[in-house]
Amino acid sequence: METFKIFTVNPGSTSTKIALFEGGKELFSGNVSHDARKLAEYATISDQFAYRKETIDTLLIENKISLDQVDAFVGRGGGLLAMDGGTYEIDDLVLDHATRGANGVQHPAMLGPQIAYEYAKSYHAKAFVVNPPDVDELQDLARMTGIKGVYRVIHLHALNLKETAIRHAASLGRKYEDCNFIVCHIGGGISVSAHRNGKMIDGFDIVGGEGPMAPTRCGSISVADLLKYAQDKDLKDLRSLCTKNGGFVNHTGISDALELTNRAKEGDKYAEMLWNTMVYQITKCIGSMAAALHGKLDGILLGGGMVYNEDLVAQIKEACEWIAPVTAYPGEFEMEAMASGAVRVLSGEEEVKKYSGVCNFTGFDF
Ligand SMILES: Nc1ncnc2c1ncn2[C@@H]1O[C@H](COP(=O)(O)OP(=O)(O)O)[C@@H](O)[C@H]1O
Ligand SMILES: CCCC(=O)OP(=O)(O)O
Repeated sequence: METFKIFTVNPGSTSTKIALFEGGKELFSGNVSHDARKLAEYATISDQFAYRKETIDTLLIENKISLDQVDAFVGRGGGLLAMDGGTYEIDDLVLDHATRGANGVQHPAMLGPQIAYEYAKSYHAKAFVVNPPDVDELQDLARMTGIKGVYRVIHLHALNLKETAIRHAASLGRKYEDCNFIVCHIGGGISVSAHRNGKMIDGFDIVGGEGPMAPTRCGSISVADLLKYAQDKDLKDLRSLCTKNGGFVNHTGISDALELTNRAKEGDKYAEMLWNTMVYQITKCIGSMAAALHGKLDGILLGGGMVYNEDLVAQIKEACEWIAPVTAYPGEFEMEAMASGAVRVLSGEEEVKKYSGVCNFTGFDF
């Protein structure tokens, strides 16, 4: 079997992760932490391109890593219009939409395709995005709202959610397309999603204020309460409650969940209440996804950094294991997921997709 060499780039809010794989094995990985003050010098996320790429180049030189013979460069996507899951070729349209954030969401992941494309040009290799946060496979029933013309769209950790589901299905000796799962990513932002036969048919828009409260996100709130709260507030500040400054940050100023749990352990009742509320809201969201799947599911899968916390897993098991078996996958498979997505198309196992530049859902005809 042919072995492919794949370089993956995952730009996050405070760091850029890179990894080089060959034949499915990780040859090198690195994580460059960025000074928040340095990033704040740039007016837009895309303005950070040259700085972030330079830090990757430096890391590669320091570690004597050559990118010669790389078959494909993969970047975590972002800024793209709603699309089905899969591996997409990075062409001029993907590049343009990722650079300007065509979907109106500014997230560091949008630098992924920009950096991958630049390397691919230099090394005459292929460039891909795999299951970017813009993957939206909602079933029709999940689209309609009680306001005419307002439809639900979602953004969540599609890359890790789908990879976790693919791996768990394999552990059961089955294919993702033949299983139903509820898959959660529990990190700085929290995704809870329902997967039916390989499609993410429902979930919560975690950049739009849906879902559970998270370390950096406010989660779902009554519209009336929000309108009252918003009376003397700036729209931009309100938006950032959905993505950056809500949740633990809003209550305590800290986004690090580990620090919050340490405070709770030391007897801080406010920290304990926030933690328990977050877990309670996650379990309620899991319950609603169980109903979306009519209770027919093969497992509840938990990923993300907070899943290292055994109490969190125990609390979710206690509340939800009556629905289906709960399996914890602490951390994430994002780098591996990007490499696997590229290998699937390079080996011909899966067809590479072309980004249409048009939302995969544009409304109903009635
Ligand atoms: N043992 C732990 N208990 C509670 N939180 C933890 C633990 N280990 C890591 N975390 C938290 O996980 C979060 C990071 O999760 P991660 O999935 O890496 O985030 P992101 O999705 O934002 O990249 C941080 O808030 C960190 O404090
Ligand atoms: C845009 C959805 C992905 C996301 O929110 O990632 P982070 O939690 O890592 O910011």
